[in-house]
Amino acid sequence: MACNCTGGAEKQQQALSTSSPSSASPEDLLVLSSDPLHPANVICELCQLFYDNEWVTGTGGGISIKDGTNVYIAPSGVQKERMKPTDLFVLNYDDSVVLRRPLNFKPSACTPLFFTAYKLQNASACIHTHSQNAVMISLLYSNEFKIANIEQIKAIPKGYEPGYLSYFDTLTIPIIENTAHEEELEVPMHEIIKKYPHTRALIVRRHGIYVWGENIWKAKIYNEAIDYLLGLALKMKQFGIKPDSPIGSEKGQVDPKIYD
Ligand SMILES: CSCCC(=O)C(=O)COP(=O)(O)O
Ligand SMILES: [Zn+2]
Repeated sequence: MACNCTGGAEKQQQALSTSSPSSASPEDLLVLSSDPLHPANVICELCQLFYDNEWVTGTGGGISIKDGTNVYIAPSGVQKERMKPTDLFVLNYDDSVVLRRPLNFKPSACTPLFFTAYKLQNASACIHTHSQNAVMISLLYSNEFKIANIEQIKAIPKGYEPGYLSYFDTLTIPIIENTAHEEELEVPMHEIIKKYPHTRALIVRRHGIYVWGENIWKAKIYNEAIDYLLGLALKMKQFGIKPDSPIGSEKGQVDPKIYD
């Protein structure tokens, strides 16, 4: 599934879907609902929010939700913040058959990666952003990012057992190399999840981050907390503080001229 880059955005400009509940086909009813918590509505709402955070600008990034056996996926190459529920694809989780497709679009190039999060991690939502914090971190770390002893770490699950990391724990996020086409990240993602089975996120060098969760709201929280920690780590490094260093060691790491 090749990325359509901005080609989809032009089609989106001309032809955002016009279906209304009164004229809706059975396929369209998969994405049409007055319930604000319907996956199609949630994806559109969160894409606007993420656009405002500069996480999904310029058609980059996206969100997928798995609801039972229905997997909701955005079209490729569209302005994610302008999507309407009727622009979304619905795929069957078991065999990837397309149950509902919008006219003139291809599914997001991230589709195989979203499915990897669902199949290997038992996730029900996956968020992909082009966060500049993630990209910057990928330029400063080789194989994994680590941060410790920061309150916000407590928003991230341990993964190896129920419960969340503690203030005294270290959060580790693996980093993989980018590829020419998004869908080629599927195999590296597979391999890194085998190596880091407890991770809820994966940084793609010079590209962005994938974050997944048991449901969309947990995935949203993990994504926000991780982006906060990535941004904080960048600031810490600017002051010479190693983000995973022991509590109190900053005193010996910061330039004495600016400490106290
Ligand atoms: C300028 S975005 C390049 C493709 C990409 O990295 C991405 O996340 C969006 O892919 P999609 O197919 O969903 O548009
Ligand atoms: Zn991307």
